[in-house]
Amino acid sequence: MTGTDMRTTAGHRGGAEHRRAVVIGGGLAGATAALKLAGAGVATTLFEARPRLGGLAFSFRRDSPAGALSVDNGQHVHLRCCTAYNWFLERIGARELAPLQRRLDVSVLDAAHERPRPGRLRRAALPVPLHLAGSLAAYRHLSPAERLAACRAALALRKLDPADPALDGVDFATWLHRHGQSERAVQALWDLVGTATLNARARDASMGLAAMVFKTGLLSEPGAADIGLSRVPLGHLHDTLTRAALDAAGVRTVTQSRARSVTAGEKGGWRVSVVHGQAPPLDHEADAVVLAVPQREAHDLLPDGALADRRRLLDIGTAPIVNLHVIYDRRVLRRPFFAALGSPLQWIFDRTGPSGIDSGQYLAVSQSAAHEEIDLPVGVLRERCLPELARMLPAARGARVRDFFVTRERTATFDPCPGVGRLRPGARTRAPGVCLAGAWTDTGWPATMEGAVRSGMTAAREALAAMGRPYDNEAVPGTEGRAVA
Ligand SMILES: Cc1cc2nc3c(=O)[nH]c(=O)nc-3n(C[C@H](O)[C@H](O)[C@H](O)COP(=O)(O)OP(=O)(O)OC[C@H]3O[C@@H](n4cnc5c(N)ncnc54)[C@H](O)[C@@H]3O)c2cc1C
Repeated sequence: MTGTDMRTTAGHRGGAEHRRAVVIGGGLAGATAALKLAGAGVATTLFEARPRLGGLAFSFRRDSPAGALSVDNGQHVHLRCCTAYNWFLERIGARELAPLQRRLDVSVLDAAHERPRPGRLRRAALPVPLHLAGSLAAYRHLSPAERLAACRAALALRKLDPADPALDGVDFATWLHRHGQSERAVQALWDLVGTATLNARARDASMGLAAMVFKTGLLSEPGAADIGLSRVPLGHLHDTLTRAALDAAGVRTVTQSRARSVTAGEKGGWRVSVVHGQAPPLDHEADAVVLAVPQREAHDLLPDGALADRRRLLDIGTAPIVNLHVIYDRRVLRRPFFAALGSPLQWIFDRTGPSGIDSGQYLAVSQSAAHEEIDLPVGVLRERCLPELARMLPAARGARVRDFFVTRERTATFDPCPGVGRLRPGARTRAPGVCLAGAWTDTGWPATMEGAVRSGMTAAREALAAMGRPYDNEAVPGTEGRAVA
């Protein structure tokens, strides 16, 4: 490999039977697959097209009028029930860098009133479903009748099987209305949580995915929805520490290297053609290949015949997320985050600590399902955002804005629309040893870090099975995955 700007790290340790695997894509799915394959003694090489690892969950530096900033491309929240992602954090030595709340506690500000009204969703130390009953009973953004109806709907939802194909064809809003939810309850409760976790409003989301989120997050165990946030820039977790863990595991990590084809090798196995910068492509032989790239790239890379109809991958759509970043010259928000109702703004996070600024306050406003905002000019988004923040946060009224900028992720997640479930392939393909990973594959989860890590585990398990190798079975509850041929 002669690429001038290529970065490569640690060499192979070699497996007992000299099995070789190539992982394509250095997001969370690919990094997980590589860690698992190397952990099972397979000589593993990971190719990533970009100069960094982390895929969709990354940070970058910005020279701002407020100083040099570390900026996360989007706010990445995880929950206690994200057992696979929590395993990943542990595996890269970062558990304490992305801590979980002791108990779910979310402030919800209703900005539809002249004086915005506070409310709160938090859990008590009681068994499910009583852990949320008290909070729901006191949730002032719903009428008493709406609160009662919400409890009934939650109990009905708890009985559903998210994997039931019939649920995939229904949209969440229809199900909610059928279960007595008013438009107000959809907005003030179900969409409040659902839009941020599914990246779609209830009317546009598959009921199967919604059932997965609410059943697992709110109705499985008392602490399931306790929220975790990184204290450091995402790049520190998903690039720096992940790369160090891969090095320590003996994975050969090669960035700025784009795979352009996977074809049958001469001596069996697979040949992966990789372009490193401007250098001519090089071929890499492997017994197993994990494609941990987005669905469109997977469609282009899969060997012929690997899926019954690989064009179906192109029917899996994408959905955008926009983040608005505001740096004030003073502190305007005392909580780590809050959610807004009756406002064009959705979730607002204090990211001062991870950003590295030493004065003022850095707020990031996370806008999910941002189809309407994705192409709006910065000036329009600024005009929309700053007066809203001033309305909701009295201290912002007298504060000076030192910087305002926007990050846009057009293909942030797969589109979780009704019917998407039948399009998502499992890890195993018809090409022996060629496996798929990525948050968009059939994990049962919406596009999340949890889904990405689970998919990487499942793909590694399938790749190892194809090589006749045992799986390094570190127990991660609920990560059996659904490998579909
Ligand atoms: C703004 C935003 C906010 C989000 N918020 C949350 C959140 O709060 N909580 C949560 O859990 N999830 C959140 N997500 C979703 C989460 O980030 C993703 O689901 C997850 O990171 C996807 O990981 P992945 O490994 O499946 O795919 P990706 O991250 O897309 O990784 C694929 C990798 O493959 C590489 N690649 C592509 N083609 C090639 C090729 N030919 N050769 C080599 N490499 C290639 C890409 O460069 C990329 O690094 C958010 C996403 C965004 C964008």
